[in-house]
Amino acid sequence: MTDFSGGWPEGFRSGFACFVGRPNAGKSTLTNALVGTKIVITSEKPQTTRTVVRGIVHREDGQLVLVDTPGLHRPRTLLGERLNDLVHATWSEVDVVAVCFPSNEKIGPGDRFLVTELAKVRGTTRIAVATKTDLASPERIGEHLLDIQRLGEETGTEWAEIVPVSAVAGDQVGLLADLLVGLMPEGPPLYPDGDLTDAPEETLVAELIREAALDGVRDELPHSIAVVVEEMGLREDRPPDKPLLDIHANLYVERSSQKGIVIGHKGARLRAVGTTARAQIEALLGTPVYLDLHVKIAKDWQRDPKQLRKLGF
Ligand SMILES: Nc1nc2c(ncn2[C@@H]2O[C@H](COP(=O)(O)OP(=O)(O)OP(=O)(O)O)[C@@H](O)[C@H]2O)c(=O)[nH]1
Repeated sequence: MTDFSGGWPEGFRSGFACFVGRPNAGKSTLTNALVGTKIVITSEKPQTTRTVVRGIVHREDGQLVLVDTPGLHRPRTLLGERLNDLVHATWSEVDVVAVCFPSNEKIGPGDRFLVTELAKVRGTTRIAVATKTDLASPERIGEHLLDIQRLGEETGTEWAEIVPVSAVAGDQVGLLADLLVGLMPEGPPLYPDGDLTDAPEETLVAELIREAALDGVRDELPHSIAVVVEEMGLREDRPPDKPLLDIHANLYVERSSQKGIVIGHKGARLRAVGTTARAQIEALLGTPVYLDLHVKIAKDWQRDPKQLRKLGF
């Protein structure tokens, strides 16, 4: 813990960074490694998360606020367009965008699309991170770094740094933190010390429920589930050593056929989703949870501005 009650040290730097990259590039794992506590949900998430502070790195010499954006994708629905606008807006508001390129995979059209889009944003520093270096040979890493450099030249992107790291092996994670802090503007801490994330608990809880609900039906319903936590609070009249957190959440699907998939035969699937999500929420918040889930139909919510607003987009 750092104590800045007497003011912050001279030369202190603070600012925002976000990791971008193709699905499974290792963004969440890297965020966790930098922050040092597991907060982010690491698995493939469809592109419906809103921008959220994922973690805060507190250091003697600076503070890094890591924000997350949904993945950029070719818009087919109103939701897709809104999300892409949100991605561009986030990129222009952060100090550094770090593009992750997994070292065990070749750079592809998806990476090129992303870097080309990113090149349109002015005034943001870009760095490239070659992730998962533990999965590649030194020769391969060398080639990969050259490919990243070349991609930069072809897209008119000036990489302030190109850094190879392995979040899993812990290689160069410290160096990456040093570089990121060094690229932040001078200024006071943006968040009080000790905050690992300011993502509202409801958002994290909703994400855990969504993850559980999508498990196994991702192919059928990849973008058709939204979760809204309607109410969350400690139950009254409980002894202090036996708290119970009540959570009421709605799972929105677009059509009644999807409702059937989510609920399952005689409600079996929804019960399993509830059990999985409850265990994860309890692990996250450290409190026993009573989870009440309801499945509702919000017809074609991805195309309806009113529904989107209600769901927080
Ligand atoms: N060996 C190895 N595996 C890694 C490393 N970083 C991430 N992974 C694995 O790669 C997979 C994807 O990692 P995530 O951190 O979830 O990737 P992401 O970019 O956040 O993925 P999306 O949320 O789908 O965009 C997980 O199985 C991780 O355990 C690494 O440095 N080395």
